[in-house]
Amino acid sequence: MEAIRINKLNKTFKNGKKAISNFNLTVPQGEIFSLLGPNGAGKSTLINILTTYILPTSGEITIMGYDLRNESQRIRNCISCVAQHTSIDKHMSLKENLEFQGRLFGLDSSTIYARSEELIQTFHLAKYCDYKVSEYSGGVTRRLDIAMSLISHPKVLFLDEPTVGMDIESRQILWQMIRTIQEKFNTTIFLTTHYLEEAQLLSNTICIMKEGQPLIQGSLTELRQYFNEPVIRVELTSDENPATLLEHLNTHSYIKNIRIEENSLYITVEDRTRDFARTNTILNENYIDFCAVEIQKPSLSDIFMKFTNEEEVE
Ligand SMILES: Nc1ncnc2c1ncn2[C@@H]1O[C@H](COP(=O)(O)OP(=O)(O)OP(=O)(O)O)[C@@H](O)[C@H]1O
Repeated sequence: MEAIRINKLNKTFKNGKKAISNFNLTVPQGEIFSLLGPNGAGKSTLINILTTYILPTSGEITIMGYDLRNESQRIRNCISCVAQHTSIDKHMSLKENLEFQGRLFGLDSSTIYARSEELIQTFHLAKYCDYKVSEYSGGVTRRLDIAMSLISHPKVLFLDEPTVGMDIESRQILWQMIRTIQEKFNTTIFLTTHYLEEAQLLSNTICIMKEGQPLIQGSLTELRQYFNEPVIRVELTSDENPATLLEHLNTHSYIKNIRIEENSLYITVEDRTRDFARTNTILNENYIDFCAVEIQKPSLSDIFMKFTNEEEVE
């Protein structure tokens, strides 16, 4: 069974703004699903509808087989949502927060105790039990927030930009936590993110949306098949300026797109063998010092840029 099925969804706000337009989507049970899109694409609007926070204008949605219009309370009982603002009470301890959340879902004391212990153990939170929640770092607070959202054993967990603003170490811990939730609890995870690397690392399925509509949906391998264009990566030595090479490359029509990341240029081309040779010639003719030139599979960034005509939002 699909965890989420969306059919011909539309959302127009009172001011006439059409935020979601004829949107179809399915999310299989047990998957990590990532929703990507530039600012204003409609990601938050979609999450707000799926979590029953706002009503759609038209269209059908089922979550775990329940109809969103007629069975919204049943849906609320089987989902959890971790929004960007924390729902933790900083005056309470970690265990008190978990207990409070359990009570909101109407769980009895022994269930709350057993589930709290399980969550603390699974997500290695025991060492934080002795500290006040107000003393936690942003990363630990977010981990507690997600642990709290699991006390009701939701079938579908919505995570709205779960790692926004975190340093790389905290992000990696959280990515592991998300994988554990999928493996141990078999929870379907629906996440929105601006970090393409995050979607690439975590997701079974990715949907890129823009202006209220899905542009493409599939696994990374499927997305790569749609995007059938090779990418050549040129890594320059540290004393070379990527802008100089960009200037030379821009005069050649075989190049479809160029993305610069640190000292590397990712060049989308038409023909892998012919254009690999051409790129090498340009490097040599212009005496540009490089450490590596290689043909790569397109990354999610390349696919995102092709479909949205926009760069990753940081
Ligand atoms: N309550 C509202 N009333 C009117 N327009 C709205 C409302 N909420 C959102 N919008 C508009 O709907 C469009 C989609 O907004 P939404 O917040 O869903 O995008 P998003 O993809 O989540 O963007 P971001 O990544 O910047 O959070 C935008 O043009 C936004 O201005």
